[in-house]
Amino acid sequence: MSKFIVGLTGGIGSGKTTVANMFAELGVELVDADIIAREVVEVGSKGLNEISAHFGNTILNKDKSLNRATLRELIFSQPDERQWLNDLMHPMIRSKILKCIESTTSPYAILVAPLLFENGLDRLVNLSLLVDISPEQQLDRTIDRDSVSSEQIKNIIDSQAPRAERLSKADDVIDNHGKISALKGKVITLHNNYLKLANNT
Ligand SMILES: CC(C)(COP(=O)(O)OP(=O)(O)OC[C@H]1O[C@@H](n2cnc3c(N)ncnc32)[C@H](O)[C@@H]1O)[C@@H](O)C(=O)NCCC(=O)NCCS
Ligand SMILES: Nc1ncnc2c1ncn2[C@@H]1O[C@H](COP(=O)(O)OP(=O)(O)OP(=O)(O)O)[C@@H](O)[C@H]1O
Repeated sequence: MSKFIVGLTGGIGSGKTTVANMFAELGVELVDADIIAREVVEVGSKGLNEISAHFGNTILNKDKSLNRATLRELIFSQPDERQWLNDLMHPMIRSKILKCIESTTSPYAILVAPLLFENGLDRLVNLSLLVDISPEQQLDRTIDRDSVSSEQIKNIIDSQAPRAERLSKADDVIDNHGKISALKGKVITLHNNYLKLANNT
């Protein structure tokens, strides 16, 4: 049986995880690209070995795990290094995503991926759902959540697809400018629609 997959995307801090968890409460299985991106660089993995060979052992913590804060600083201030990391990680992430999708059993599943369009992961899904907020709100909400400088978050925002491009590519859009409580009704409406679409494929 072919799977019906919705790709959930949005820029950093837009509310993907918040929205994805609401779908999960309705019984929808999630495949999360950020989680998979962590798995492919676990201690002892081919991914982490290549990263430490490229950047040197200063990229590792004392326990030999990846120092994510150091790597984040490096790749979001140096586009060439980001490209190198993307070229290494994205094929591994993609193949693991495919395996995870295959193992889902809910009527439809959601692939949560910040770089859905940038990485061509939209080709793996039946339709895309964008969580949309302004860049100013992305900055405010991410600063509130993480202990990261506004300059670093601006660099991350600039390294992702521009808002207008995401809006032009997405099939469905959830506006997340309002309160979190306003999201639930929108999620239920979309869920009922996705169930119908999944049943008809
Ligand atoms: C650089 C890393 C180690 C920083 O780790 P950290 O724990 O600080 O951040 P985390 O992984 O939670 O990512 C936070 C957000 O940053 C953005 N982001 C991550 N990687 C990238 C990237 N290569 N390009 C643009 N934005 C990115 C996303 O919005 C993501 O949700 C990490 O982001 C990473 O391994 N990135 C490369 C993997 C990747 O491309 N992931 C996206 C999969 S679609
Ligand atoms: N409507 C809202 N009002 C206020 N805060 C919100 C709203 N939606 C989400 N948030 C908060 O904003 C932050 C970012 O949301 P979330 O973690 O869901 O975004 P994300 O898109 O998954 O981020 P990332 O790309 O970094 O993984 C979180 O702290 C979340 O609780």
